[in-house]
Amino acid sequence: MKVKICGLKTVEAALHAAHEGADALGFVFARSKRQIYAEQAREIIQELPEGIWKVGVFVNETPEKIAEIAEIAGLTHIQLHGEEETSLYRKQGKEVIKSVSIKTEEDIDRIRQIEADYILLDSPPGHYKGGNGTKFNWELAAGLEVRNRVILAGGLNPENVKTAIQTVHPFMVDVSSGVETEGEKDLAKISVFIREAKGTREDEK
Ligand SMILES: O=C(O)c1ccccc1N[C@@H]1O[C@H](COP(=O)(O)O)[C@@H](O)[C@H]1O
Repeated sequence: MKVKICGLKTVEAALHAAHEGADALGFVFARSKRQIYAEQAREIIQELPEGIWKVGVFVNETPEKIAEIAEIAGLTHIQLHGEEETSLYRKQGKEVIKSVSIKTEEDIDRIRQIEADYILLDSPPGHYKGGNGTKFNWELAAGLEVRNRVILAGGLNPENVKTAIQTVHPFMVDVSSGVETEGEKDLAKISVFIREAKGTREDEK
């Protein structure tokens, strides 16, 4: 199972996640308590190993601004977490992850029309567009046939990630709030989350 740890703001937490086996790290450039700026992200990203995905999280940002931030920070992937028309963002030579809020069966049907390299399933927006720590009904996504492109997010934590994986069978799991304590990334929780996700046997249930 691939793992993305999102909302990183320090070199220490990012390096810890990378050393523990994370496959992708996320940097939030949208309105959020986890928002950072391009130069801050660059300071972190330049310390990271080559192969790990460096994902920029954006909400309704213009393609031009995203291209500028991606260049400064050294991003490898773009995560669109608003109401973006994905075709406008797919010309930048970076893989695009598009988030979809899941509330009903119809939201699952919509996924088939989305042009993106990966589809990120999240709960409906709360105070912010994402990163609110709330889960959706995973059973809605249990029958998805595009699982090799699905990233599961929304309210995951070290205690529930195993059940989440065994229900949805995604390509990757993504967590932010669930590996924090008092609003800061918790290194011990990051370690346990990665260990649980990577140690899960999908056919065990
Ligand atoms: O993490 C944020 O602050 C954030 C802000 C705006 C858009 C997306 C954001 N994060 C993404 O939200 C999901 C779920 O996070 P959580 O585990 O429920 O806290 C995840 O994909 C983050 O990448």
